[in-house]
Amino acid sequence: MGIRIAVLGLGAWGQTLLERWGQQGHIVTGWSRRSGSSPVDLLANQDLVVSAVAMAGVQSLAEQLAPHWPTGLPLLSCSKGLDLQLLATATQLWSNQLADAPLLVLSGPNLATEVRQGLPAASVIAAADQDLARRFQQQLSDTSLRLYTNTDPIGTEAAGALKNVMAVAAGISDGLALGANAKASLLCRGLAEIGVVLEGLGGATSTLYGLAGLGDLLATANSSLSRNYRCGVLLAEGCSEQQASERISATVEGPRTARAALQLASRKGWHLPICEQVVLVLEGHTTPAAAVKALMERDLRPEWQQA
Ligand SMILES: NC(=O)C1=CN([C@@H]2O[C@H](COP(=O)(O)OP(=O)(O)OC[C@H]3O[C@@H](n4cnc5c(N)ncnc54)[C@H](O)[C@@H]3O)[C@@H](O)[C@H]2O)C=CC1
Ligand SMILES: O=C(CO)COP(=O)(O)O
Repeated sequence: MGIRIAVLGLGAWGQTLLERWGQQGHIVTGWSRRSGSSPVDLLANQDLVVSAVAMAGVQSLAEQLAPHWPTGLPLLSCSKGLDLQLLATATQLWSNQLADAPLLVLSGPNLATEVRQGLPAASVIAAADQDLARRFQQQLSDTSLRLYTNTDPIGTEAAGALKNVMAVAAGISDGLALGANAKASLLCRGLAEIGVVLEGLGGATSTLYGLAGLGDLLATANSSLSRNYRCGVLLAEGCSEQQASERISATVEGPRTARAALQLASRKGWHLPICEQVVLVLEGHTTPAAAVKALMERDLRPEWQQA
């Protein structure tokens, strides 16, 4: 039986989800900031609100909607990143504004172009309340988008945010033609670095090795459909961050997330060497080749002590 779903943000991902869930027989409505209407108008008589706006738009949208949020209406957040001002994930921003709303996260290896073509994919629907996650798993899964539940929304979000930084780094590696060994080494050390943030924010280690962690890292860091990966390739070709962003001309969350992660790291004493080099490259303080050299010349250490 269909449910009523409002999708906020009709970019590549929001539009894909709206179409998919519409085809499943749900009653879907969408809002985009270009529509000229107010998102508040969509809140009445819904079973689920889905936020698929870029991270940069989450805080203002949450503030705008909070005074009008119907009691008990669940929100499913799809934004992958860390807010650069508040150094927080999307559901941390939402929960500050909507203290009582049931919150869920959708994240996994889900390049919108492939999902839109109906190619098979899996993803994670995460909520602290397992029954809530199960309910929407049943309602939103279909034979080409298979949803798994987990009870670690913060770990799921941390993984989805940080893999974008590693995708930028992977694009740099491929753009410099460093080969398969370099790429595999980078992704493994990148996974360990994602784990530092994920565990530091209170997420579960198992999430790191699941769809939202390793799964999304593999998809994003190996596909030219990924905007973050393409950003890395362009940086390796000599583009500045601004030039890369203009060439891609769509949301690229990795650069802001890398900067936010470094600010968090300096407060919390984390070591994030790949994030650090990505930011140095983005800001033009080092070259992609020098960043690789700096990573290779770090002090030698055990594999699993600290990233
Ligand atoms: N494209 C993909 O394959 C996937 C994207 N995501 C995540 O979904 C989110 C949206 O990504 P896409 O739809 O791909 O990006 P997009 O660039 O195609 O669209 C971004 C959407 O966010 C809205 N937006 C941007 N800034 C805003 C602001 N300040 N206020 C209100 N709305 C604003 C835009 O109007 C647009 O609707 C991102 O966090 C992304 O990481 C998640 C899974 C897959
Ligand atoms: O999150 C994504 C796939 O899971 C999309 O990645 P990009 O934002 O790099 O395009």
